[in-house]
Amino acid sequence: MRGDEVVIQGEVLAEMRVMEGDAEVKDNGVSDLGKDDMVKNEVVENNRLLKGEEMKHGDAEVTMGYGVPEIDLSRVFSGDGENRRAVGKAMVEAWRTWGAFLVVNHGVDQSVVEGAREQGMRVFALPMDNKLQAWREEGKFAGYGNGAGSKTTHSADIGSESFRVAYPGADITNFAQKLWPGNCETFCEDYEAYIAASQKLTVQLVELLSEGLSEEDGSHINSYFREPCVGSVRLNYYPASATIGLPAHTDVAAFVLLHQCDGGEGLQVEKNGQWVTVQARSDAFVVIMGTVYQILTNGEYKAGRHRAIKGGNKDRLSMVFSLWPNPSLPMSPAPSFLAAHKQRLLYKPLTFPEFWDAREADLLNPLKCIAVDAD
Ligand SMILES: O=C(O)CCC(=O)C(=O)O
Ligand SMILES: [Fe+2]
Repeated sequence: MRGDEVVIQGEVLAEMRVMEGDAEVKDNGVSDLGKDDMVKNEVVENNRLLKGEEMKHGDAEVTMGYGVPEIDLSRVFSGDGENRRAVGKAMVEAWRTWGAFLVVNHGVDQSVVEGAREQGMRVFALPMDNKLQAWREEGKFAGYGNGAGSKTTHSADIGSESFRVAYPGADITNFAQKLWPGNCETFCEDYEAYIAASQKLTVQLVELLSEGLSEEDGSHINSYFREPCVGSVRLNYYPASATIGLPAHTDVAAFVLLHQCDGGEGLQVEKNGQWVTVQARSDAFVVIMGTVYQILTNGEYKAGRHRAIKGGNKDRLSMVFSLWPNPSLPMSPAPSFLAAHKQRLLYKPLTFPEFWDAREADLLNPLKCIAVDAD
């Protein structure tokens, strides 16, 4: 399986792998991993058993209705410190056990999400000639390209498409002008509103995660994400005709906020050697923890491994908002974290751009590229 599967950040992927057939989704929402991916001797968790049940994570109740733990943020906005800490601890526990969770009552206006989705669909509905005007050039980060985000030209073999821009910056206007020359205001307005709302939520999630850790570890991690936060927005479009999704990967980001609309699910998260389908829910975001947080906790808390399978007979759009750390700070865990866990440093303390370049050596295993004993 490894040979033809080369991964991403949600960004870089050299080659796509045909997912159909590989992803036999059982009716309990759990599918078998490929043979090489199988984690031996691990407990297989049956997602159906968890459905609708309440699990206790510290003091916060966590529902398991949609595949991964669901965390209700409404209590956070009440201003009560104890509530915040309970939610933060629930998030850290979901990160530790799943690497991903849903957030609901997150404060992002539904009309802002719907606006971004509509604009996203407009991008992919454009004639190919228009989309190619915004082509993502070789070695460049932003623009339109195949789902792989690779250097290869658009190919009939690669059924999914993507469009990505970095924030903050001029990327959005620049690329929107290429897509709709002289007529891109609506797109830019809706996207800027979506980015602003996602940034606000992201800052809150960083703080909550930190509150769920010890004070020293939390404030150490916070120092990487002082505003203004930076990152990217990636739109993935999977036409109903496509037989291809995104292969299993972890995201090279702090974490991502992923939105999939009702009825358009295709996202799966790996849990104990099984693939678990994350049910789509339009009023929720899926938070998927990325490799940066894994580095900042010295591998103690892992990035969520996930993939997208072909999801039914409808076109599917997913919106992925990635958070990156301050690009000038070398990434390493707090010394107190290493001492408390009696650990040696696992990853070289590189800045995010250095990590980005280093991972080119093995896109499938970005963290392997920066392992301290890798030399
Ligand atoms: O489409 C999805 O649900 C997953 C997308 C993803 O994992 C990515 O863009 O990194
Ligand atoms: Fe991803």
